[in-house]
Amino acid sequence: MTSSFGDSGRSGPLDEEELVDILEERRRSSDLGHALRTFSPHPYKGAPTCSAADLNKAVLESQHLHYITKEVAMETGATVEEVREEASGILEEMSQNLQLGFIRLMGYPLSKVSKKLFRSIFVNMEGLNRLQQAVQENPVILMPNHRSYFDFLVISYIMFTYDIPVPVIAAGIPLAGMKLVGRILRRSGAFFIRRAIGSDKLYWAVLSEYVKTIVRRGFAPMEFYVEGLRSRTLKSLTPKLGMMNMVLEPFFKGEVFDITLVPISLSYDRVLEESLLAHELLGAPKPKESTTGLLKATKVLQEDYGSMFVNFGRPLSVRDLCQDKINRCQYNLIPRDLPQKPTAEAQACVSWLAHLVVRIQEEGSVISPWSLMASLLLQAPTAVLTEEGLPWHRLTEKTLWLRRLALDFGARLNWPGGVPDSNVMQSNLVLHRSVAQRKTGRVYLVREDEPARKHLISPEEDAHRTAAAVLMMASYRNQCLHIFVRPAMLATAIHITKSGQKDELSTFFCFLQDIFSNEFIFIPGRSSQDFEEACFLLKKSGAVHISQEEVTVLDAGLEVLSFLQALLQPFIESYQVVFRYLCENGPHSFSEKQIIPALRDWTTKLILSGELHTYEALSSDTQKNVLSALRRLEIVTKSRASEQNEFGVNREAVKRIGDILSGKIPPQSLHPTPLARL
Ligand SMILES: CCCCCCCCCCCCCCCC(=O)SCCNC(=O)CCNC(=O)[C@H](O)C(C)(C)COP(=O)(O)OP(=O)(O)OC[C@H]1O[C@@H](n2cnc3c(N)ncnc32)[C@H](O)[C@@H]1OP(=O)(O)O
Ligand SMILES: O=C(CO)COP(=O)(O)O
Repeated sequence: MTSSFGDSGRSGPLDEEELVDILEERRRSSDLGHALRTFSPHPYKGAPTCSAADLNKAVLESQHLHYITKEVAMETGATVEEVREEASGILEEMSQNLQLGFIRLMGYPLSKVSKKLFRSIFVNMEGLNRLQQAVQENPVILMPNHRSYFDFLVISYIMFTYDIPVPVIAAGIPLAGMKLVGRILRRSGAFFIRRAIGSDKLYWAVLSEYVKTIVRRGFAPMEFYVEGLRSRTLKSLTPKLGMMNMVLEPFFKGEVFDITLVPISLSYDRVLEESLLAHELLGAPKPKESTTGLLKATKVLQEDYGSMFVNFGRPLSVRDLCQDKINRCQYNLIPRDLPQKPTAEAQACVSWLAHLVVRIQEEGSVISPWSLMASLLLQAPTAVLTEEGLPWHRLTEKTLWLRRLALDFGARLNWPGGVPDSNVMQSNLVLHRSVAQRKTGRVYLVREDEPARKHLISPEEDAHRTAAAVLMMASYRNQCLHIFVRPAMLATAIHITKSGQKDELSTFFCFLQDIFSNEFIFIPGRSSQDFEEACFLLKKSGAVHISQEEVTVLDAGLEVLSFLQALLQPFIESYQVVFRYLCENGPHSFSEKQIIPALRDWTTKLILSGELHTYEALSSDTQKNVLSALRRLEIVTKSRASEQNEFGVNREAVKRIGDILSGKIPPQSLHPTPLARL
């Protein structure tokens, strides 16, 4: 039962893959039969099953925990017994209790819900076969991107359907607090971790021993979301390294021969939480995870969410990848059970691997026609935000042009063949009618329903309604951003520096990469390859001619360059807004809690005064990324004198970065100390 891709043909590489719609079978046969099916996975060789109690016992009795328990007892003045009890309590709160019966219990409603929500759920069979093989050979870590609460449900569902051992999954602790549901999730394989662990030594020790024991024993694949939360922007998030460190340690210490990482890319035509996530970016609090909330959310069942794609990436051998990245002999010098602070080399290796996985997730994701349309609609804000609208024929023409470019750049595009292109676009527009609509041959951005008492809305609220619509649209544009970001940075470098010298462009490219490395995913240490890739793609698209030392813009390439540059523009403008705030209006020191609302108010004022047209600058995600970048560059630093998490700003350095970004001064004139790496 291959997908309609094979039958009807698609534009792009997807037509060469065997994608199976797992819902097709579910629409033909009994869901109860599926839930009760014989489940006969082939587990990791020699790994005996491990009950929750055995696992917890092994953790509590580990040398590592004994050692930390004594240390904590000494540091806090508590008795060892008291600390052990505390550790036992942490384990109780944390531990999973995976039982097949509960997977079956979840399987039945999940079949029903999936069919209601999605037209199809496509899975790449080749990837699944490779995974099936991999789980028999080494401990496997499943690493999906995180876009929706549906992510973890669908992965376990697929594993169950295809006789692959069901994973244990690292889940944020708030899910455990959901009445009844928390317990079911625990029995379906979730183990619960606190969000901000901070400096709680005992907690770190219990968690890391728990994770390492799962990896060492290999009785089930382990799944975790390296991005740490659902991306509110649908753009990949900079990976978190805590869990990654823990899963890799058994390999670094030679406790297992190898570990297999499996990047998984989940792509949604339409994301269930699209509107909520956009509002969160504007400061709305995240709805608390609760069973009542879940029941209320059943209204999503009335909507059409199109199709989703689950791409199981090629299994990565940590042993192969780390061969010349880390010297494991250093671990022989200290007994394995003793806690060791990871060396700089180990940290760099972990970070490199985590970034690599996220890049592979990006490459495996499927791009919808809507993502291309959204990219173009956002580049015509004055039309789509006003009564003018963007003529449909113009959008069609440009989308087809962009389709060629995306395919040239290697996108995995889901563009159905055998159907007129305008029908494909029209059906995408209908799917996203809550974001954009076509009226009298023109396309407009849709703002949420006007409240009944429109006159009572403040101008600020009104601006935020527009911003919510823009951010929703931007999130779909973001789904294809990874395809374009490198050439877009080169196009921006050409535009800002007005130079054709390859070395100058390369310097500016690296500057952009440094500024934006919390915004987009760049694998550490690959700047020059990224620059070369950008050159190659621009050349391939016919936008530039490249010689040994020069990059020459071709007349035929102006459309490509201006599209790419406009793609990056909202980010550049949003960064400049934060820079300006910090230099002109911001306090000398601040906490993140204070600064984000203050920035939002200030940005709203700029929009209302007509000084700023970039609604995307209101996104708290971007604002936080700017602050993280400035922290990384040591331009914003923790204030020593003040409470924890109070930051001070070096305004001069912020101004200098802003000036470089606008082309007023070249990157070379940056202050050498914090920015020497530029
Ligand atoms: C058939 C049907 C089937 C259906 C079946 C259904 C199945 C249904 C299952 C449900 C399943 C749900 C699944 C939900 C999915 C999520 O809930 S996603 C959210 C939860 N998951 C994650 O967050 C994983 C990724 N996160 C991480 O790796 C994070 O690093 C951690 C481990 C959570 C920690 O986060 P954090 O406290 O923010 O810490 P982090 O920023 O990493 O580091 C903070 C500091 O601690 C330091 N540190 C790091 N490691 C250590 C250490 N070992 N010791 C001491 N200090 C350390 C760091 O150096 C850092 O220091 P600074 O640089 O700040 O000075
Ligand atoms: O708790 C999560 C479960 O998916 C992820 O965190 P967020 O809800 O913050 O995205």
